[in-house]
Amino acid sequence: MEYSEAKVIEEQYSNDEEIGSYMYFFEHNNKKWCIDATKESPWKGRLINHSVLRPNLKTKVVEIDGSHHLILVARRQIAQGEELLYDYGDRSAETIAKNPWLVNT
Ligand SMILES: C[S@@+](CC[C@H](N)C(=O)[O-])C[C@H]1O[C@@H](n2cnc3c(N)ncnc32)[C@H](O)[C@@H]1O
Repeated sequence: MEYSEAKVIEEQYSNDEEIGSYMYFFEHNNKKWCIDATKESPWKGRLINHSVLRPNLKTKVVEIDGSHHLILVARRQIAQGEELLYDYGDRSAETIAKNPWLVNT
């Protein structure tokens, strides 16, 4: 979804302590976008945790048939049974204050 729409929804989520951070913000072609994976779905990507210190995946935007998609790519060889982790990327002071694990895991 577009950034402006996502920021409104993010604000609504922030009023509910039961809702975690399942929104991923990214840029593509100089425009800001967001994937909101908050609602339960069959997509497994929404279950992957964050790490800035030891991520083994990274996000990448790919164009398929004229539309863009966010995919996760291995940064290195990943052993069977190893937890998949990527950097959620959010470094805003407000988000870090609520989710200190963004900078220390
Ligand atoms: C996209 S979900 C990841 C899947 C989630 N752990 C689950 O079981 O549904 C993001 C949420 O997982 C938790 N999370 C992800 N990475 C974390 C980390 N490194 N340390 C603590 N909590 C984390 C936070 O509650 C965050 O809001």
